[in-house]
Amino acid sequence: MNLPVDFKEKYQELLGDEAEAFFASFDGKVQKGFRLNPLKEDYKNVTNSLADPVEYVETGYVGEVSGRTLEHQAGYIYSQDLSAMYVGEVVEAKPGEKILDLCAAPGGKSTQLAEKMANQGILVSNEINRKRATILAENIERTGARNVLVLNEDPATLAQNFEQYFDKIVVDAPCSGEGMFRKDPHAMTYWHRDYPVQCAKRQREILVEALKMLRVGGELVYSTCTFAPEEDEQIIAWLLAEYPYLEIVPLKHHQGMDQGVPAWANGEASLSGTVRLMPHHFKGEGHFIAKLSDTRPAQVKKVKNKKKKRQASLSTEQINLWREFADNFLVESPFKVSELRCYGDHLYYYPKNGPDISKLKFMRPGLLLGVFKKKRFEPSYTLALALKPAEVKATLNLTRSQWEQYVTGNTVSIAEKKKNGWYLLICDNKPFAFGKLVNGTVKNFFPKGLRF
Ligand SMILES: C[S@@+](CC[C@H](N)C(=O)[O-])C[C@H]1O[C@@H](n2cnc3c(N)ncnc32)[C@H](O)[C@@H]1O
Repeated sequence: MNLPVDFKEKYQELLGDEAEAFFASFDGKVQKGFRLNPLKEDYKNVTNSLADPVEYVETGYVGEVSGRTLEHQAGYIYSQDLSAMYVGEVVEAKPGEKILDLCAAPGGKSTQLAEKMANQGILVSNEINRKRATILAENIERTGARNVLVLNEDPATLAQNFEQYFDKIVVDAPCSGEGMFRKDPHAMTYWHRDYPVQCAKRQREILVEALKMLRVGGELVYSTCTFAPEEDEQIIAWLLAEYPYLEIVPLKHHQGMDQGVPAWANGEASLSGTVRLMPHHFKGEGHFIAKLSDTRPAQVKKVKNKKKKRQASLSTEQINLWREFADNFLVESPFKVSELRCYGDHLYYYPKNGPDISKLKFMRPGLLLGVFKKKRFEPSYTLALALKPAEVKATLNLTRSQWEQYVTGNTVSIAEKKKNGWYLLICDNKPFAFGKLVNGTVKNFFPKGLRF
């Protein structure tokens, strides 16, 4: 690979004897990986080979996945670089926590966090770029998670709304992307010697806002996909100096993982507790990961007795239409009426005790359950992906070839005699969409924009 001359000079100096092996790794093979999604029932029932598990991520495997398979479409697998999946793992997200993923698109870390939270607590998954936020929302939807809000805000606006709110924050920062050169050589075209310093300025601005949102005693995970010390060790050294109550939480260095290099910043010894993933040592693309904790004693937060604004409440007619659907269709509705919200004619399940996001730009204010149309309720594709077969009264099993017919936008004929109406479509025990059966034909309700 033709690496930029300035890049080679810089890393020759930093890496010395190791530089040649480092440069040679850019001509090596990109090792792909994927994660399984434990939010799904029987989640290991996939056609992908699980012969090569990743040691440091419980649900991670080495291997390439196709976006045009049932497993991918139904949200059982997420394709992710072997390095990137260690970021989501070190967050140690737990059910019930309040977590922010500040720079979230396309959603590699957010999907991993949501899967660990098991539908309990709140994950705010934010992306500043509108187009990328749309892709983020789609990826979140495939997971079937019920406790994720997808926002489209800049960090400063978020900080005004979420003062000291989150237990954990992930800043997977926009960076100079040196670790992506091998996978995407185009990333080299906008690299120049001063680029890391420019990126570092933006990273500090983002972190200043992020820290306003972290509760006392909370934890911050910072990561980049670059080798540049300016954006890695030097950013962490700057954080430790600016926020003396922050401390590095030393991360486990699994096989092939390097320690951060204190000498590449100010010599602060604890920087060796960060992780560098270098492609000449590790089977994955370049990454840097640091975890910091706020060491101030946790305060007992005074609960302000603010009257909660009733937001986006439902009309009686809407409640009745939803109830009618839920009674006929769901064995027992996991979505309480008090936790439902309506925006226009769209009905959402809003995670219990969720924050007020009424002043923010959102892509997905909870889980979209469906849409009210005249005098009826039409369930959404996203609801289908969030349900387990046992939660539903009306299911219809299709073969893989019928699945293919459906995701390409066609109707499907059924030989079985069944009542007309809505069905959760299932293939190989995986719910993948809703369909409406009318006299032996399943009408196609697969979202047009997602058709294969
Ligand atoms: C490395 S990517 C995030 C990857 C993502 N976490 C994942 O795992 O799929 C960084 C993201 O930061 C966003 N970004 C760019 N400028 C930003 C800013 N000033 N504040 C917040 N986010 C920004 C980019 O649009 C990009 O989606």
